Amino acid sequence: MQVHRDLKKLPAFRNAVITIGTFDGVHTGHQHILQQLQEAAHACNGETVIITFDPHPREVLAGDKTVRLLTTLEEKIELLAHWGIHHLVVVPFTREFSELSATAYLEDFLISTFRPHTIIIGYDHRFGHNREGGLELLEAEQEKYGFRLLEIPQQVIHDAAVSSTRIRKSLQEGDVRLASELLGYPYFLQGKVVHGDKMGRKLGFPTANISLNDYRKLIPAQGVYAVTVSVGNGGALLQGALNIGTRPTFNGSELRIEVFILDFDREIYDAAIRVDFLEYIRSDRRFDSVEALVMQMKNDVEQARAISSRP
Ligand SMILES: Cc1cc2nc3c(=O)[nH]c(=O)nc-3n(C[C@H](O)[C@H](O)[C@H](O)COP(=O)(O)O)c2cc1C
Ligand SMILES: Nc1ncnc2c1ncn2[C@@H]1O[C@H](COP(=O)(O)OP(=O)(O)O)[C@@H](O)[C@H]1O
Repeated sequence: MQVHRDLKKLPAFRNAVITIGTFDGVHTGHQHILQQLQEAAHACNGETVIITFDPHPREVLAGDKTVRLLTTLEEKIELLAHWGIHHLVVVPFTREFSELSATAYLEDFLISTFRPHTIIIGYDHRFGHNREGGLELLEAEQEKYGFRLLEIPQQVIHDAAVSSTRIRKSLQEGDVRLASELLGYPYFLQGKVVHGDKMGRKLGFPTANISLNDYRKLIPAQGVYAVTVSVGNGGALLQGALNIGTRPTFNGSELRIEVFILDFDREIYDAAIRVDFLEYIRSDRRFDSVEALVMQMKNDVEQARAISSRP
């Protein structure tokens, strides 16, 4: 997949089959669009082109520093590349860009830049200033510019639409199983191993503290989870018991993400680490004694082992 970040340096696309969106999470609904994109490109011997925006429009428009994302741009690139897409065009999203009227966006940006053979969009796609443009405008302009228009209906799982918002909500509630189902893969976090308070080893459970690579990434609900872990680039898949919480037993206040890696004994400070969420085990709580916490952690570890050993 070629990634283009400069609109002035785009190649001439052959029969561009395009779609537009933020694609946060590259979830099963998005994956359905990607499939349609490939089928349409195949039929006209064209190239698949995804147009996305960075930063996330809400971050720019609402000045919203609390926007939490399912995927960073780098993660999105990696996920999309797996789908065999030819071109990803990353449009720098600015306030000025957001103020283009729907017609200007369509004619002066989309059509003049990409000369699309086919435009594929989700049923609820909106564009242009104040989201004033949609399917109706594309339909009205179709003949004039000679592109084909394909509308993707709502993908339905469990009788509710797959959406990035629904996935965010499920993660915020700790339901990582539902999130996996909607995403089509387990939700993951990536970061670097940093120093903690050096208490873990004393408890018999050294825990790698994770500092996230991107503060915008959504952190699932506080609690204990079964995860798989990989350390370093392309490291083997390990089993882990992960805690997201403030360590109330030790009167902590700051949110920490830490993982005990099963059957593992290595110093990995500063290493890159990735955790994939398999299942929620329990909520995070205050224990009356360190012994009680350690007993519970032993139990958590065995549960994590059982969960990640399932075929
Ligand atoms: C699987 C697991 C479950 C945990 N559950 C709790 C908990 O319920 N309450 C709590 O106060 N701390 C919990 N912790 C955090 C421990 O208190 C923490 O690992 C310990 O304080 C070591 O921290 P350190 O790595 O900064 O030294 C848990 C940690 C792990 C790995
Ligand atoms: N099984 C393991 N799981 C997690 N980290 C481990 C493990 N074995 C060794 N380590 C190392 O020990 C460190 C965690 O020990 P800990 O005493 O909790 O210190 P800290 O408070 O700095 O996290 C990890 O960062 C890692 O380098």
